[in-house]
Amino acid sequence: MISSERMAAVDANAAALGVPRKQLMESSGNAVAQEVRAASDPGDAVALVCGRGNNGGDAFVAARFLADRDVTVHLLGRPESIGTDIARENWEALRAAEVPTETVADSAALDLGSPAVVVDAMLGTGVSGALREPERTAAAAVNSLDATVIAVDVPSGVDADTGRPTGGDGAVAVEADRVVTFHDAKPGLDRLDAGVTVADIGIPAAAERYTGPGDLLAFGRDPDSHKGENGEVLVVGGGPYTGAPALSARAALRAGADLVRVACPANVADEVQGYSADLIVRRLPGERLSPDHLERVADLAADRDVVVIGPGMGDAAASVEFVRRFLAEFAGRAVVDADALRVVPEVDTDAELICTPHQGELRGMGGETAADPTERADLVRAFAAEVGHTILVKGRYDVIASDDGERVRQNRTGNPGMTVGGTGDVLAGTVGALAAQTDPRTAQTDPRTARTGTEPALTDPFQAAAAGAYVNGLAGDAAAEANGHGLVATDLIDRLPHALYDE
Ligand SMILES: NC(=O)C1=CN([C@@H]2O[C@H](COP(=O)(O)OP(=O)(O)OC[C@H]3O[C@@H](n4cnc5c(N)ncnc54)[C@H](O)[C@@H]3O)[C@@H](O)[C@H]2O)[C@H](O)CC1
Ligand SMILES: [K+]
Repeated sequence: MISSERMAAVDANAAALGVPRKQLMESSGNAVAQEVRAASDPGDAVALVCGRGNNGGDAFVAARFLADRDVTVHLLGRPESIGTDIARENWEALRAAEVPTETVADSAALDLGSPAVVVDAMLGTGVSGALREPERTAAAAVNSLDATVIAVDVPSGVDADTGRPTGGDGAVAVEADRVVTFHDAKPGLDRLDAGVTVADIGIPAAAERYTGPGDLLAFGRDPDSHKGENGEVLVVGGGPYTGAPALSARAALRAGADLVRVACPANVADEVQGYSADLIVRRLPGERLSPDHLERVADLAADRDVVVIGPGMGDAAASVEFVRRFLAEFAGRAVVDADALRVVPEVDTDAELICTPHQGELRGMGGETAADPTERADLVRAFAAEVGHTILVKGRYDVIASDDGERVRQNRTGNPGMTVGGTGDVLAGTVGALAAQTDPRTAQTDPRTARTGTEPALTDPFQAAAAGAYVNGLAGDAAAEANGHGLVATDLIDRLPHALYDE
């Protein structure tokens, strides 16, 4: 089972692995052709009703495979309005091959004849909102035919995640007899009374197992976002160390947070502020974090999207006690790193934590690790389910597991030069910034559920951790390009924006 959003990410990861979408489209189209063949006889009339996106592109490919059927391809719209290169190239190949095609400008002119099979390739996962013309009239025309209706990927006008019409209950959508969907089942298709074929289209398992550019799609900068919608982060740390909280805070800014505050003991506050004028430093009396700071830090944390707790705090008993009691009361979202990690397994909290241990810290938390990445992935997902929080274990391959242990992903970016001190602080700040972003879909009215964007939801913590590991490693790789293994943690910070947005 895979969501549309995850499918788009996997698609992009496949392309980055060297399996381009046009190749996937060829496999998609071939799978559709096989389904048409199974539902018809040589010489039967087959009408392929095609939209202007890649869903239509799949059917252009299918038509090419169906040489022994009497096919007619109906394009809803002008050829120059075909929206993607790979669909257009497949349309042009049909034209060059003199496969019968019709271009339908006005839906009233759509004449499908009386085919044995109709292929519904108007809209797939690119649909948004209720069907507009000409797809709307075309869908009604398809439904009125006495023909086997085979939908490409998802029946047009149906939301693949919910199985409900994208225009709301009762809205027009194609009623398919069969659906050929790609790579993995879609949650909403089970609700339909259509038969479903899940076609393997050659997407490598690595596109799901490892992070890739697709994992950043959820963090694209929302063009009309306002200050604060891209997240406010509070870094709580420092004491024996001054660099760590500043590295985390500066990384959070570079990874897209709008405002970053640092709550740190007074004795290091000036030095932390000295690292960057972009930081807002809130000093806590004394030289170490301690339970005396609980009320002040709880106040500072209350209106922030994410707290990053631990960088440079050291392991003084009072500081560890502070973390234990802070987390016991905290009900928001926090990235937990460094010496704060050890309290997580024992503290009962309503907070949504993203823990970022290296393998030694994982063992210190009571988790297990293994040299083999796949074995490590299984151990980490079991531990994440046990503690009930997202876990990102740093290593040659970082392993990220969701808080229910259901999802696990590995990150391959990064290099041995990153064992230098401070890169973990940069990672914690990067994850904090991504975890503080609002999910662009919920920030406005969602056409599929018509839910108004009241309190926009924060992005998925597992996704934020996976994307954070990926981006931090990319920045580390860019730093290694420039400085070899002499790279230092500050080299990563200014490379984070490029890693996030210029992939
Ligand atoms: N890995 C894979 O799963 C692959 C999937 N493939 C196919 O690609 C489509 C998704 O293609 P995309 O171009 O993103 O979008 P669509 O073709 O589904 O639709 C976009 C098209 O439709 C118009 N549109 C959007 N909403 C509406 C509406 N409510 N009414 C009318 N028209 C609408 C929009 O303007 C665009 O023109 C996926 O489903 C698979 O079939 C690839 O083949 C490769 C691998
Ligand atoms: K479709």
